[in-house]
Amino acid sequence: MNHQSHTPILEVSGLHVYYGNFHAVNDVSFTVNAGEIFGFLGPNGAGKTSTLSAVEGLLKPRSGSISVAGFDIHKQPLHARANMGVQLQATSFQPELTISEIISLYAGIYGAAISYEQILSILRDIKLEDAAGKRFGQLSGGQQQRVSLVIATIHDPHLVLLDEPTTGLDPQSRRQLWERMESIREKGHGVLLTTHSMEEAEAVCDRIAIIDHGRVVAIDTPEALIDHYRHDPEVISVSRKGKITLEDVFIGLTGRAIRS
Ligand SMILES: Nc1ncnc2c1ncn2[C@@H]1O[C@H](COP(=O)(O)OP(=O)(O)OP(=O)(O)O)[C@@H](O)[C@H]1O
Repeated sequence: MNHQSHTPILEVSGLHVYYGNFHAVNDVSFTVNAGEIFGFLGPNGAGKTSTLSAVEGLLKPRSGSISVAGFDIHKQPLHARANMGVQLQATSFQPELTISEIISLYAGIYGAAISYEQILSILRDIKLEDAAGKRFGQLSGGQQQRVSLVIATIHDPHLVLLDEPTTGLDPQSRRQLWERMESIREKGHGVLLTTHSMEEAEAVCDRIAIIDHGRVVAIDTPEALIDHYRHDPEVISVSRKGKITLEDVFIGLTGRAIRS
């Protein structure tokens, strides 16, 4: 089912990020629409996390504009952030707090006060009902990912940002996470995720952007990208089984060289 409404939830335009003299993000523009899962793909060091950090307001771009649900991130930062959910890395959570304390803390930060019963019901939803009293560090990697996604979406944001959310997950946990992303999409909200998995991009992303050396080199649906580049000699030369895949297109566009 197509839930896209072409209402932009995130608009990034002409974004430039520098670290000193190093130009990490070079004129990046893209839009994530309501009801869309948008994949951000690129080799190591391409500029994906830097772009996400600028959207999150964690780093100041040299130039360019970013708006979330129509709110400019610099002119109306509180409104923009209230409409955004960010999946934090495991290291961001206070190790001495229990899972229920962490959920309650972040619900409070996002202005979405919830009762202990609601916390238990949330944990039941993600099959972690026994974890309420455990500390974050006592959970497995996959369980931590589930908790951090719950926290990112606790205030029901219009835009959810996920930086490599499925790295290291087993197939069951990865499927569950895909389903949670799809249920965010069904609500008409937008998801921006970075991933190195072409399989994941093909399975869940409505559109993807391929970024390399700080620049967007292609934006389209995975199917349209494969179709568009299937006769490209570079892409054909890297294909492995006679059938062109998204990974062939990705390597054809970004090159075979491993990044430093
Ligand atoms: N704080 C920093 N100071 C200096 N350079 C940085 C900093 N953060 C990132 N960079 C550089 O900017 C470039 C883009 O990094 P970024 O983390 O955005 O890439 P990425 O696409 O997310 O990579 P990966 O797939 O490896 O996570 C890289 O060359 C990186 O070394």
